Amino acid sequence: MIYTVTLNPSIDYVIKVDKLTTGNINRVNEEHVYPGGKGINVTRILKSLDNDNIALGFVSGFTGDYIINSLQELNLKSDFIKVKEGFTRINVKVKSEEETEINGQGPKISEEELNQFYKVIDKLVDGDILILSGSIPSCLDERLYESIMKKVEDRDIKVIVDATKNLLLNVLKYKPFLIKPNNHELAEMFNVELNSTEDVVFYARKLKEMGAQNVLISMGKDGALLVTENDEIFASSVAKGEVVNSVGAGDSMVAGFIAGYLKSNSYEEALRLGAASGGATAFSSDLATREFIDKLVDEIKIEKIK
Ligand SMILES: Nc1ncnc2c1ncn2[C@@H]1O[C@H](COP(=O)(O)OP(=O)(O)O)[C@@H](O)[C@H]1O
Ligand SMILES: O=P(O)(O)OC[C@H]1O[C@](O)(COP(=O)(O)O)[C@@H](O)[C@@H]1O
Repeated sequence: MIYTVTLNPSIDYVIKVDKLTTGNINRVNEEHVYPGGKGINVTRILKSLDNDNIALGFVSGFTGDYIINSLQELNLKSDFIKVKEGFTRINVKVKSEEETEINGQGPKISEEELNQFYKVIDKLVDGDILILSGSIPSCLDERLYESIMKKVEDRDIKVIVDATKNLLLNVLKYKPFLIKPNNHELAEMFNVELNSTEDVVFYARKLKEMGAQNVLISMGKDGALLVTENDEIFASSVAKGEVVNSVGAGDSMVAGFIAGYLKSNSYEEALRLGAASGGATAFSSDLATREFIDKLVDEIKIEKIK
């Protein structure tokens, strides 16, 4: 079974404002709400691509009920721990001349609730896939992803981590199957400027030397680069289209990559489906539909650099 983990899910409130100004009343011309958080986005795209999976994490309050109900309506399986104190956060995504995001805090997770979550992780068995996506809420230990990976270390479980900075760097010693920082996160991790494909490849390979098996660097409209466990390097083109809402493009790429890999056992095909899924989401208001991903997949060209 595939499990996704969203420690801090969100309701994504996506709004369009002609010209956003601070210190003023801004009126919205368009508004949408979606169940969000990186792992939940991965769950949704995996399911669209016919990969049964279970979403794990923590939810709380009336906003948490919305998440659970939305997932049920979409026929998605979940096993969230219900947190007593606080409420699942609301993340505001403002589309104006620029994209601005205001992400909420999330509920207060107690020791006991965390232990309940660990009991769920204990049920995973050899052959399972575990996708750890997104930030760790401030009420939890920032080494939580490490603790989860340590817990499953002696089981044959492929772990994928999509997180930033130290959260990602600290798990490399547990040899995650795949990590997917974007190019900005990669630059931030090494405190460098990335000015060329060679620079991106250099630092992606560093992450591999530090323990990751496969390193996927997404670069928005500039495509993606993959360094595989065999030290092959692939570059992917992007689909053409008009960006509507790029929230969730990275998560869609992770889901598409895993679905493609499980179907074909080929990193090239995994990257192709990942790039098509990311693009299809960037060109959609909500996350991509299966039909749209299928339409874009043949547009993606994969070049083997090495
Ligand atoms: N404007 C775009 N045009 C085409 N494809 C895109 C666009 N934005 C994102 N994608 C696809 O989605 C992938 C992930 O997007 P990216 O923005 O890098 O992720 P993240 O949300 O993690 O920052 C990209 O590598 C690309 O394949
Ligand atoms: O655009 P991305 O990086 O794929 O992820 C988008 C998702 O991440 C979030 O911005 C939350 O991110 P964090 O968990 O890192 O705070 C959600 O609101 C949104 O659904």
